[in-house]
Amino acid sequence: MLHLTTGRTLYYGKGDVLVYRTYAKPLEVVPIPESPFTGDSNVIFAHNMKFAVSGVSLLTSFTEGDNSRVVATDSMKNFILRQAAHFEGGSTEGLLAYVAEKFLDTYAHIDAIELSADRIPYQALATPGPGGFYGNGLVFRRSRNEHAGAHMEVRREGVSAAIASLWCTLSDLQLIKVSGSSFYGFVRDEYTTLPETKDRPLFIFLDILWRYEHSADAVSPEHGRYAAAEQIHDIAHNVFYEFATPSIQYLIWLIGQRILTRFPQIAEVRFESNNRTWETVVEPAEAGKAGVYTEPRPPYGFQGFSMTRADLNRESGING
Ligand SMILES: O=c1[nH]c(=O)c2[nH]c(=O)[nH]c2[nH]1
Repeated sequence: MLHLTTGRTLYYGKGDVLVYRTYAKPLEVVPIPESPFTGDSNVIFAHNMKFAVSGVSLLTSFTEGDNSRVVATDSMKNFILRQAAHFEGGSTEGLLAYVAEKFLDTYAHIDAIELSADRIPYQALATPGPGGFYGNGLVFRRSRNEHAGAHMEVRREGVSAAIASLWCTLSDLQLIKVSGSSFYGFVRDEYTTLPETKDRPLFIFLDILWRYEHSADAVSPEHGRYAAAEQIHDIAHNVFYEFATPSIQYLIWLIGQRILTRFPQIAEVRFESNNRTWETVVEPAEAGKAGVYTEPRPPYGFQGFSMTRADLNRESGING
């Protein structure tokens, strides 16, 4: 949230700015063992953006109705759309930094900008070619699966703009592992009705957020230190596959360990998870046999956890 130096909250802006840029610079990333992802053609580089500005000179627009320094939010929307045409990079984080810096250059009375973008995912479709199927680069399918995003705060510092914070996001990942998850050993008292289970079809909704040691690695993927959201979600599903887990709490710890191991450039990872484990109607006779389940009823459980690189050197345990 944007504050003035006095501590007062002050901002205004525009949300749901839909920016459908075509033929952005292709993204290339260093592959990791958990993921076949090597990059994105960025033929469709589409985002839903949110943009808010702040500055001491805007105070009188609130306190006196003085519009003389108010850049209309409609103009902000136009600014974002026009600048998207000039953007020469290939990452969401780069787009945010570019638009924010251009805005600060253009409007000298604006002190800070908070902006975010949710990538709108489009999947390349394959058509037959010599010896196989290939993305044709023209027809895409709008994906309703998880999506990447970024949230950035940019502040004027002297004559230039500085990124004050940057969080990269993977939102709405929904993963189910049909067998190999347990939940037992929890507190049993007069309030407990949940049976212990040695094997449950664990369905989780998961948001993952990560912060780089140096934001420049996200803004400029050509440094070769970009961690793509596709790689993050591939790590999540690989770890889910690899381990029999006693809880969602421990599962996200393991996913965080792997993310921090694969990407030394990432300083911190955060998780917000939601338990959507199917309700058992007909218990399978044994793992791998037929069972019948239905949608769980609300309310739903959730977990939140953050991890830094210091957690890599620590065994999981109760200390810290
Ligand atoms: O992985 C889980 N963690 C919990 O804390 C919890 N609580 C619950 O009822 N089911 C689960 N599952």
